[in-house]
Amino acid sequence: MEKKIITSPSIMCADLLNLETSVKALEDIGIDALHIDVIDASFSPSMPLGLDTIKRLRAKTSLDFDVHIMSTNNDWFIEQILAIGVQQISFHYETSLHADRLVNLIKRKGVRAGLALNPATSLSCLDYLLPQLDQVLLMLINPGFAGDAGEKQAAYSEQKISDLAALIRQRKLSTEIQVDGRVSLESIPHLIRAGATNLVLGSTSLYIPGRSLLENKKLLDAAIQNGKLEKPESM
Ligand SMILES: O=C(CO)[C@H](O)[C@H](O)COP(=O)(O)O
Repeated sequence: MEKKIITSPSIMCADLLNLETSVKALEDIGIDALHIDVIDASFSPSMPLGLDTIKRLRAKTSLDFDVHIMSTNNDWFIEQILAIGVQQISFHYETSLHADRLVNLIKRKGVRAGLALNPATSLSCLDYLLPQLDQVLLMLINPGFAGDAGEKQAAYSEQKISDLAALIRQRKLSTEIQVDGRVSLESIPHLIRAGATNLVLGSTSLYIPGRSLLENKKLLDAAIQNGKLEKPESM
């Protein structure tokens, strides 16, 4: 059976001054989950959203919360996010002393667990942990900032996605491959063909200025369909 491609808008790209309205608009166009970046100052200075904001947002929508923790203090942030009540938490391998323990902690609470990898981090860190993971989040840019035209996806992104997809197939797993960073309408067909199953949508897919959210969503659906064809149609 064809695997569903999950769409996860990155909430840091939405109108942060009108968050409740922005989330309602996402509910209206039909997306699968809210991708919420929790960034502390030592991982990256960008810090778009605080824990209190996420807690208040939780009370306003029943959409799934897919939280991406970018922190040097995973233990503390995971405890805080679990207390808010979310459906999926990914944290970074690069800042984890005890990744195995943290994955178990998340899963014991009935929450899906993901491991996030920076572009240059090798897939070999997944050798033993992969069967326990619900998803691997592949950062296609160095994390921290959305929409910065100065940084493009790493040149080896598609290769890394297809290497991971092969690993998942060989081991007969159903791990999701989430991709994040400049996931654009142009790149989506290629990313899906390489094996991505979950797209984090930001400034180059869902939040393109000059077009309504609904118009962008229609173009996005077309790009996803194109990705399911054997060869992408030129867009
Ligand atoms: O994790 C992120 C930044 O670290 C953002 O989710 C990501 O960058 C999405 O925005 P864009 O598509 O504009 O790159």
